[in-house]
Amino acid sequence: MSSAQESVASDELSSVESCLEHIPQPQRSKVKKILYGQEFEPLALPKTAVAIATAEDFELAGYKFDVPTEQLRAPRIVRVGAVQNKIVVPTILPVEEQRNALWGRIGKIIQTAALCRVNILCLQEAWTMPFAFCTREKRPWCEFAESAENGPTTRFLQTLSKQYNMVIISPILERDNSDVIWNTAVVIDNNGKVLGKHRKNHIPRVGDFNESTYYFEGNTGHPVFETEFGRVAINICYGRHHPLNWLMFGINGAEIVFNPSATVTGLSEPLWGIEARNAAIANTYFTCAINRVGTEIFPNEFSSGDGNPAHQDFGHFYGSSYVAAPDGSRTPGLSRVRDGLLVSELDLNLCRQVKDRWGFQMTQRLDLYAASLAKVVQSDFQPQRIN
Ligand SMILES: NC(=O)NCCC(=O)O
Repeated sequence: MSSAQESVASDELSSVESCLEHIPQPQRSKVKKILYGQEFEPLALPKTAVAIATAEDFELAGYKFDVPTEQLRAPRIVRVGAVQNKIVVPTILPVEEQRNALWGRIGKIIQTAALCRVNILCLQEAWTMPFAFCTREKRPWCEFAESAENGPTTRFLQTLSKQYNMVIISPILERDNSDVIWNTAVVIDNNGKVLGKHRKNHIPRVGDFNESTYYFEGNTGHPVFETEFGRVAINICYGRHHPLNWLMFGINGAEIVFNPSATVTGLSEPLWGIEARNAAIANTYFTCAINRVGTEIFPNEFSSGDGNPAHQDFGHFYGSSYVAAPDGSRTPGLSRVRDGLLVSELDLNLCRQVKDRWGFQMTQRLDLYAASLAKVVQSDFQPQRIN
């Protein structure tokens, strides 16, 4: 890390969860139960995995969601891995060097996930590169874009997914056969096969998130991927502010929706703990919110169009990745400043148990909203207001 990156990072609060440790017992346990919805016992993780995390300097945390057993259905236990990481080398180095350094780092983290018996793992948004869209420069950042089906990153992960019997979700910058660029999550199954891809539906136009300079809104709908370990979908970053985006993945049968993100302090942190958690509740599935971590510094200054001086960094990506369950409980978050692997053990049976209990799907009145929305998109639409 450069000294400039270090000085920015050292001012940051390392984690919200560590502050809770200052609360005396027995209040601390009660506060955690209220905040998280259940008191999580840490998941016992193998010493070999802990040793790699220590040697490689990343946080390794594991939690098990408490789910009642049923009489007629066997539990459907799945281990989900969420990875947050900093870029490894400065953004001024050649593209290939930056990407190779990230492959090396993520390879170690995936090896650790395998030791922790992770079945489905998701990486952060555009994980093979710095989040350079703030710069509005095309070179060299567009060079990070690659084929979703047979680009070098997909090939790299196909080997690992097969070796570790793990489904891997790989959010990358995609270049299609016509040289159109997309923000895409590639789903690689546990046999190393590309099961499919999803392109980011909602492209931000806020702050320094100048992504619309590089790619369009996605054209892949709301696919749900049937894997050996459960039905998964991906709602990429800014899509988490759009409840209908979450809804459609649920309607298509998702049991776990991943939200690989890149978002910064000062913009979205008050929303972070709410949105993916609320989506889990409203749609009766598990959600896994993953954010980048660290401060990325770019070679050239850029301005934010807000009258403030030009600068070379995007601000601090605050990590804090977590998993939320359909009953509203959630794991503690990972660090705000360190790389991390969060391992969560879930029983997918919880989705149906919560549907039976709360009945949100039964009561949701899709017919009512479909009829209203069909009117809303007409040019002669009049809002239903009564004076
Ligand atoms: N990557 C991305 O879409 N970020 C937008 C900002 C946010 O959604 O917090």
